[in-house]
Amino acid sequence: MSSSPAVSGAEAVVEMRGVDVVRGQSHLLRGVDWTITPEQRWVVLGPNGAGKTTLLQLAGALMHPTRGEVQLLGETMGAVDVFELRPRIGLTSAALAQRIEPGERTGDVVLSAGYAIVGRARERYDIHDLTRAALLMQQWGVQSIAHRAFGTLSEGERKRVQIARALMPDPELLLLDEPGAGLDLAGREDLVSRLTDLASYLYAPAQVLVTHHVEEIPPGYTHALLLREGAVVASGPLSQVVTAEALSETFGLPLALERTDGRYTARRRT
Ligand SMILES: Nc1ncnc2c1ncn2[C@@H]1O[C@H](COP(=O)(O)OP(=O)(O)OP(=O)(O)O)[C@@H](O)[C@H]1O
Repeated sequence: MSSSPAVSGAEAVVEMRGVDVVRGQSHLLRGVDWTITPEQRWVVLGPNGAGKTTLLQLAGALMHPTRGEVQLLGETMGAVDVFELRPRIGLTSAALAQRIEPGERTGDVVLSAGYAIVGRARERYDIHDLTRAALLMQQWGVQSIAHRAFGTLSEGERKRVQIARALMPDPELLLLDEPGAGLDLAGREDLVSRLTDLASYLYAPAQVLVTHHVEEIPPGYTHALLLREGAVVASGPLSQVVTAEALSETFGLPLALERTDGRYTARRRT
């Protein structure tokens, strides 16, 4: 993997302007403006119920805004066939993982992503598909379990398989909704180091990582968006946005923040 991020100045992959998402009396998102360019790697932080998954569903072309404009990969939501757009966006989430049959062969979970299906049906895969799937499984450390049923994997293995699957169609945008959830310390550190590698890869897609924990921010991530009650508290370059003050406001309690070797830790300020 090359160590320099892609060239900047390209067209935005995500452009949101004045976005509201309203369900009944609830404002899930309010007045969100967000621009992501191809070389950027974003972390989205916020407490439970802040609207992070809703924001990712908008960015994944899985939802339309109630008000405002969402442009994805140069196309305006509402004026584009979302079924053409979705294969250009890689997404991992707990909801998607639940749709994978426990008996599905792990190698097929990755391979079948090129056809936007879960599980291998009667598709014919060419040598490029097979080579790419093998390479991704190697990169994500799951090649030795390719023959195993997905339902027999550990949580960490499942998370890595899902990311390999999301990368299979060579997406222009990768959205990771809480990939660190449920991992033990070693699993989390392994994930952070693999995401750090991916962040620095020249040809990697733009990336968005949703998390509750600053400890999961991979070094090499460039930007952050902090959400609270559906509204953006702060957004911009990581080092300017991830501060004790902004995090305290986002999570609603006084926090002390430390940064060592590009990694963050946070704790309650006493
Ligand atoms: N269809 C809906 N109707 C009403 N409220 C909804 C609906 N979908 C989600 N919500 C609410 O919107 C808020 C934001 O939900 P969302 O899942 O986006 O938050 P989140 O930041 O991802 O939360 P978590 O960190 O707990 O996963 C929550 O309070 C949720 O209960």
